[in-house]
Amino acid sequence: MISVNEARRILSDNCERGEKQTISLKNSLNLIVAEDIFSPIDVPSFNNSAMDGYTMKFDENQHQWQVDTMIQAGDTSVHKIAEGKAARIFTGAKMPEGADTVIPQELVEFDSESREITYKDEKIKTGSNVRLRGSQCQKGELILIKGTQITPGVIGLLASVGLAEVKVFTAPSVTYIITGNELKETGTDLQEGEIYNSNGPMLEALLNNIGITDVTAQKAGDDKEELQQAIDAALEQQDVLILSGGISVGDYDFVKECLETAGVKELFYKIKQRPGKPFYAGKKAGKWIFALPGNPSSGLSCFNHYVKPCLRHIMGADDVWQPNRILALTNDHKKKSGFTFFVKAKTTGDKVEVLGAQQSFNLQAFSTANCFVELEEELDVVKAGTMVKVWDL
Ligand SMILES: Nc1nc2c(c(=O)[nH]1)N[C@H]1C(S)=C(S)[C@@H](COP(=O)(O)OP(=O)(O)OC[C@H]3O[C@@H](n4cnc5c(N)ncnc54)[C@H](O)[C@@H]3O)O[C@H]1N2
Ligand code: MOO
Repeated sequence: MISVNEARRILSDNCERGEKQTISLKNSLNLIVAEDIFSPIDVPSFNNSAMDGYTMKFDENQHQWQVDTMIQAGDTSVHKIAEGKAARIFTGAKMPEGADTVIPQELVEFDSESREITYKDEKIKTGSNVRLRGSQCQKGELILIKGTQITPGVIGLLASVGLAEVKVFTAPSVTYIITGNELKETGTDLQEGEIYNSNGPMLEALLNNIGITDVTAQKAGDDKEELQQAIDAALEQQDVLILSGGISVGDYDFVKECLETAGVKELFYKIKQRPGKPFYAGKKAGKWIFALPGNPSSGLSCFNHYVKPCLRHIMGADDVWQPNRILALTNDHKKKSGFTFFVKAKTTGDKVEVLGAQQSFNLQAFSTANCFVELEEELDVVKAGTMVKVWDL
């Protein structure tokens, strides 16, 4: 059995960056940008109004203007404004030539007969409420650096400069195989002795969450031949294979044996940790194979602490083996020394609280948990106030 840190070292030593590809923006969420991105245009690409109101060449000694034009957003024609006159203008509409300022409509009085506006306030200065060409970014300017994770905001930014595609590190394709005769899908009735397959939907969500959407789900009963076929087929087709269950020592735990038969090279099996001791990692011809323990909390913990960092490194992320934060514990926690514990926890301000219901079959704590806390191997009682590693979920 190896330590948590040895497991991390072995995985990181065997992890290489994946390929790059250009994909459409709408499929890029959560992926990592593989090259610096420069804006192909000025944004905004024309001076425009930041308010619904009136525009003119502003003179602080003038208080009345006659309105002789109207300019709507999207109007591409060239409007010119005469000295001393104003135009009705709307948010996002192109500024007319000769105008430099917009007065919001709520600050003026409009006389519909004379079509004159009167403004007597002193808030407005020349240039107020005008969004200048290039004030977000200029053509050729660096707008996003390589290594940035694509958030909805990043997608907005790239779309705003007109990009429909982006070069990212390719997300691997994944097959996961859920093993166990006792498993039924949600929406069906259970007989005593059966349980719902919670690991499948959870794994799918864990993968989607890191930008992996090419995911194939398989199921295999506790039957060696059926499992072997599923493993062999997955290794033919996908980049990564994840198994759930069947990796412990029971008579029907065939995962390890079937992986050996499939020619997978074991990197390690079993880590000095709770939960998730019987976690397995291996490789075959550049493909990754991870076998998660069947207990749902154990599987989630192993995914979070080993599978996710590996996949994220392949997909271009840096510092994947570093905890998200180091925070003080709010409560004492007893543990067994000789094992690293990953406990379900919740951050509150700059502290972190270990939650109840830590058993590995029990998922209830995830209704409030937002992280795991890592409690080091050598510790037994961990006192409130101890600084601990926090791994976000
Ligand atoms: N004699 C020993 N028995 C066990 C040991 C041990 O060291 N000696 N380790 C225990 C630990 S720790 C774990 S974790 C489990 C891991 O077992 P497996 O990976 O072989 O998983 P299974 O036996 O198939 O299932 C374990 C548990 O999880 C439930 N399960 C499985 N798949 C799902 C799923 N998709 N959704 C929801 N729940 C699932 C399954 O019904 C079992 O209750 O081994 C211990 N035993
Ligand atoms: O380690 Mo198992 O994952 O304790 O239930």
